[in-house]
Amino acid sequence: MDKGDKLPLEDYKRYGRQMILEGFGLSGQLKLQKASVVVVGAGGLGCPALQYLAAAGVGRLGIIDHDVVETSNLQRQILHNEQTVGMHKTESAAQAVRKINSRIKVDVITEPLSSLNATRVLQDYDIILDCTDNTPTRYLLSDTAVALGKPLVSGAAQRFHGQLCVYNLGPDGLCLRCLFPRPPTQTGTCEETGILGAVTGVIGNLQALEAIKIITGLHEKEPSMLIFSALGSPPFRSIKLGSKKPTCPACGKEGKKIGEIHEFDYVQFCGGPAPDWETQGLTDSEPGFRISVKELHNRLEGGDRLNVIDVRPRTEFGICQLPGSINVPLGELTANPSTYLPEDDKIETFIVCRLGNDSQIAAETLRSLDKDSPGTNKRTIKDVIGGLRAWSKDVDENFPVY
Ligand SMILES: Nc1ncnc2c1ncn2[C@@H]1O[C@H](COP(=O)(O)OP(=O)(O)OP(=O)(O)O)[C@@H](O)[C@H]1O
Ligand SMILES: [Zn+2]
Repeated sequence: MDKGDKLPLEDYKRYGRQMILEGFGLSGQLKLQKASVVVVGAGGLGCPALQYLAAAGVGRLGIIDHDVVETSNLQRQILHNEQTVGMHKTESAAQAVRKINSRIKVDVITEPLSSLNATRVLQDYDIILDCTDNTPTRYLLSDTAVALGKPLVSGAAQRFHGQLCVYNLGPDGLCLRCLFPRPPTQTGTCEETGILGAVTGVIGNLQALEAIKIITGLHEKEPSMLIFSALGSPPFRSIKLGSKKPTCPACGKEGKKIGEIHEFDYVQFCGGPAPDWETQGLTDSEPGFRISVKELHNRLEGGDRLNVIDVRPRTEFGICQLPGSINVPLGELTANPSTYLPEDDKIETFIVCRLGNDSQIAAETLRSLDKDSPGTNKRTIKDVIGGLRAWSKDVDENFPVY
């Protein structure tokens, strides 16, 4: 800090509460003002992170997201509101951030971050926040942070749990590939597994806090992973991670160069995208193993005796259910499948879940019982394509979507 460095007069009042903290001072506030942070993902983590970064007076914020605000986002993505449903998340978040602090610079980048644009888009910022929800983007961000030599504050949240890690901080800081050279198996999205909004709030706030510590020089620089479980006792645990691995394919001696990032197929590396039945146009019954919601509806209307099993968790079944369906959560069904087939093997069984994924596992498990017992009549066991989400779209628009 130069001796003559000063803040505008009103900022002493505005930021005074943090400036009087030991180790922060005027120099801390000036560092924040000169700093730039880019937040990738303006969702559950990005919203609280942006909120605190803006309020603390970080001079320049970049907001990257390609998605639009949906009603189902409002439960946790707290910069968005009922009026901004349908608007790009970047615009909606920027609007809210400018209301909090009109004097900081806000860049709106409404495009998906990919290996083609990552270095160009991220190179202008001092610190990168990973507030996304998918593994390919996580590896892309880690590799790019290494190539650009920038710290990456990575957050993740699902159900009641969250995780926080600072990668590539200082010359010894490790990267995501040091910890996980291969991507972990997919654990499902928040849409599939559920998320408590306040849990993303905890992790997003901590991401902002880590960034502020790095900028102001308050960070201890010892790599660790923080694990949060809202139902745990105690709820926070911290694991020391050590320093970076010399053999790491990204940050080690033979590390990735920017040119290689452009060439790398992150989606393929992480096992490719989850199948999306809608985009594949698979909305009608496949002979044999599957049934469309419309056909199931016709069968139910026709008064046939059917065995409709809903494999969602009990809590979800309590929210809404198809008439006449019984609830057998997936874990219970796969643990003891024979219990759930009707004695009369002419009664057809249809399995439904929320989005049409778990029902396929359940149907396959039940069908394998028949395979294992040759000589019995083959039962009809089908999964319902697209699950209850498709039911509310194609059969009953008054059926709840959650
Ligand atoms: N490669 C990417 N480029 C830009 N934004 C991304 C990228 N990957 C993920 N995101 C954004 O990160 C955010 C993650 O937030 P979150 O998981 O809370 O939201 P969501 O995807 O809206 O949730 P839901 O699971 O309910 O659909 C999303 O807004 C998503 O669009
Ligand atoms: Zn590494």
